[in-house]
Amino acid sequence: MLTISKAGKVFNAGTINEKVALKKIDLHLAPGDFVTVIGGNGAGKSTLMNLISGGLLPDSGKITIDGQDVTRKKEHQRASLIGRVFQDPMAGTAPNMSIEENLAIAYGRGKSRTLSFGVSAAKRELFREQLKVLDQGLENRLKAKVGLLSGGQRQALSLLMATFTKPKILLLDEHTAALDPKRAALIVDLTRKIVEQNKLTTLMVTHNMEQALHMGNRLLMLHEGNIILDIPQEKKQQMTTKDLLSAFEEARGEAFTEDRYILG
Ligand SMILES: Nc1ncnc2c1ncn2[C@@H]1O[C@H](COP(=O)(O)OP(=O)(O)OP(=O)(O)O)[C@@H](O)[C@H]1O
Repeated sequence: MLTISKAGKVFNAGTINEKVALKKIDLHLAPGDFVTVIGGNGAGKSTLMNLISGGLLPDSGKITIDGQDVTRKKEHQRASLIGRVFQDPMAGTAPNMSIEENLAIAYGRGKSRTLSFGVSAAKRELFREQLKVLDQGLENRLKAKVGLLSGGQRQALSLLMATFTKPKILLLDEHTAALDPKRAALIVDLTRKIVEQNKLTTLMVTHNMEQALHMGNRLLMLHEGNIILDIPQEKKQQMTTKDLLSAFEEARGEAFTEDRYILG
């Protein structure tokens, strides 16, 4: 479903500020794979997500999604293939528009060039059905402005909007990190449910080791622009966070000291 071959990204190449954000990495995700991604500050996680979404184009290598070569396609040209939820609950939705207007935009994604905020009775019924899945009572608040929702409700809505048209790849960018533990747990459950129901191929960046171990069927660890660990389901299932820290130390020969992971 997703194949990345020798894709690399260097910022400020040839200057004193040159930074190799991603070395020439290879990654293949089969349809339905749910891969969690961890790594310390500056490891290359956002760069990887941005190369897949088209927010950044690679300097080298090739990226294909569902058999289509998207390597040189800009973000809007591959938007219909990708759903994305960001850390900031404000990022995925339009606050001054109603819930149903936001959903109408998500529904129209990749379908037509014209943006129609109009909501027919049939669409409204579809939106109600989908919103019920979130279990937040939003199906009764279709005309409420999204800016009035809580952070957790906005993330739930963002998740629904990102997956409404069953994207080929779902990118989750620390999407529970800004929420309190109770709301984060709700979004985790909802993520599992939506990904499973729609059999979505998913890449989820998290700084929470428990989440990384207990969600999905594969775990990647990035370090200095490389994938240094690629742990399959069978092995991941039996690991504790302590085992994961040890695996990192073994792979790198140095301790993993970032508090947000260890305490996270
Ligand atoms: N636009 C940019 N210009 C220059 N350097 C950049 C740019 N974006 C990222 N970098 C650098 O590339 C490296 C990888 O950054 P990236 O944001 O992918 O890491 P990350 O794993 O997402 O880290 P974090 O968890 O801290 O967000 C870092 O050293 C970062 O400073």
